[in-house]
Amino acid sequence: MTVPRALTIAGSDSGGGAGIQADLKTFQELDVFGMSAITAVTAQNTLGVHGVYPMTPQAVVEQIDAVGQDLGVDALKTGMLFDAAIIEAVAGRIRAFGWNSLVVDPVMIAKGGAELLRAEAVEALKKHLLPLALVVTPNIPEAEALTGMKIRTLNDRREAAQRIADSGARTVVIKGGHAGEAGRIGQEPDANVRHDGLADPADRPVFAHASDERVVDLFYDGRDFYELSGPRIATRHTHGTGCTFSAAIAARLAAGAALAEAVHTARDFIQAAIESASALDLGAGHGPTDHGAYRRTNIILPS
Ligand SMILES: Nc1ncnc2c1ncn2[C@@H]1O[C@H](COP(=O)(O)OP(=O)(O)O)[C@@H](O)[C@H]1O
Ligand SMILES: Cc1ncc(COP(=O)(O)O)c(N)n1
Repeated sequence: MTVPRALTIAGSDSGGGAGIQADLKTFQELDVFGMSAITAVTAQNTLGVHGVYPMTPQAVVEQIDAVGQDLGVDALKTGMLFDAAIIEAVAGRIRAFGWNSLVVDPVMIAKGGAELLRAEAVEALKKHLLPLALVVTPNIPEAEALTGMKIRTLNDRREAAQRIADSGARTVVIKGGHAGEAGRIGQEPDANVRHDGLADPADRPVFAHASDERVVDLFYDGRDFYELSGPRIATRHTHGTGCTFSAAIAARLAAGAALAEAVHTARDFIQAAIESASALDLGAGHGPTDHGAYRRTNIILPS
């Protein structure tokens, strides 16, 4: 069997914790051959984004074509796309290559507040890219921007996930990292929600309902809701968590995993990376996570 191949179409983070750099590290850690098409160069560190230098749509297209025509792509993800012209160009190439295993991380605003997607490009994202996505992975503010609704409770999140699926994405993960910011989502699970859906070893910390101490990602497969959760780590080192999570999904898809399993592994991967980030303790601001942590604690990867 040839090595699984994954492509990331995203922005460069000079600080190494998010963007293309996080994606390639994650691909490598999951034994997937990583390739990239850079949409923008950012001058960035743990303190913030100091400069954004977008590529032309043509430069992005040429990178995608170079990879697609020669090396081949088993799965891909998009991250920072910056503007509507890049989004349209990227969507056009994904359609032309017929790539189906697409993870769309609808990156909009960096944790420090910098704009990584122009506000007017949200409509282009919905129109051109979401219909091509196997899964879209917004955080709570991004899900609010995609739906125009305020998300306070877990039920709001379920409604938002359904609305995002209605805009064309086949499945949706609304990540819970930001849930604490606008008041905790602390509702009891609804009786209609399945908590047993994904094949998981019994000892994994998943499907618990939200509480102050847990972070919950809501997965909607177009029919049922699943809650994947882990202990909420009290840390300032969460730079690049969304990039890393979506890259791990793409990596596992490239290796042939089913989507539910890929999402599940991605949650374990990011949990391990955040738990071990304080040992890295890099930078004076929001530090990167430890991309090597999952491999160190899971020596045998599923085939
Ligand atoms: N403090 C935390 N402890 C544990 N997991 C977290 C924490 N913050 C974020 N995560 C996880 O990291 C991933 C990214 O979450 P989130 O912060 O919501 O997205 P983004 O990085 O796109 O803003 C999700 O899987 C989420 O569960
Ligand atoms: C180039 C680039 N892409 C994406 C993010 C978002 O990072 P996060 O995953 O922490 O939201 C970032 N800060 N920089």
